[in-house]
Amino acid sequence: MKGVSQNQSQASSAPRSGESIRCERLVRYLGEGEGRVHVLREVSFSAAPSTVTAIVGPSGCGKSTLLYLLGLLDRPEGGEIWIGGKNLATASDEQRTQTRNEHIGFVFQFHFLMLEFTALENVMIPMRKLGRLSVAQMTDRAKMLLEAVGLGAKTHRLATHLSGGEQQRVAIARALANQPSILLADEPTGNLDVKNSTVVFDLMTRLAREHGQAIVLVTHNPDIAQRCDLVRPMRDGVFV
Ligand SMILES: Nc1ncnc2c1ncn2[C@@H]1O[C@H](COP(=O)(O)OP(=O)(O)OP(=O)(O)O)[C@@H](O)[C@H]1O
Repeated sequence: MKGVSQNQSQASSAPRSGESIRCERLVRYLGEGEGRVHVLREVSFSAAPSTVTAIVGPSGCGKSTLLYLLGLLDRPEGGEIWIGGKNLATASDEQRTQTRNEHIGFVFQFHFLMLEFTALENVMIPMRKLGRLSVAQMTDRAKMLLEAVGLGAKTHRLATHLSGGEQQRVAIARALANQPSILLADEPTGNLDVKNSTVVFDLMTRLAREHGQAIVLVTHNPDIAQRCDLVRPMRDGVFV
């Protein structure tokens, strides 16, 4: 019986054409015992190519938790996550890692660059992980991406010797390294001043739009949210 209802629900919620990612009825609890919190309450969501969606809402409503599930960095207790024709919510760790490396780019509030590596080496990391290109191809692509984010002159600069805005631009180039179909960003401009926020947001959306990526970003910044194509407000673990 259980198998039948699972098959039926998979057939009904498989991604429709024109969607890069779709999730259905995601449920997530966090914490243990008395501290256990029902963070996501049957959240459904989808994002289309070349579309920038902002997820907004009060602190603690579940935005980052949802982004982590969409990015296959965490597993839900219930629901489905469809990317590239597969339901990844219940897939094996290997399949989830493969899909993450192939389809998903991340930009976080903190850049998480390897500070002792150059800008070029940082951008090459995801390509090395995927293992599909030669060193020469990876180098060319990393140079092209750094050029695109305005850092063509600083490809060999150590990440630690770049400014905060420059480090975030390297992080964007790194996120786009494997041409992901989905770019997930958690407060990508949260550590930057107004000028650099605008530069980084414009850059991220322009590059992603040029390559048809779906961008899903979590932000508390109303100016950034207002400039997205869609704004999805969340409250208490659901979209409102
Ligand atoms: N490991 C954990 N154990 C228990 N509760 C947790 C854990 N991690 C997060 N939470 C709780 O889950 C809820 C959702 O957290 P989440 O980080 O998704 O919120 P958010 O909307 O992104 O908040 P913010 O805007 O402040 O970043 C919060 O109430 C948080 O306290």
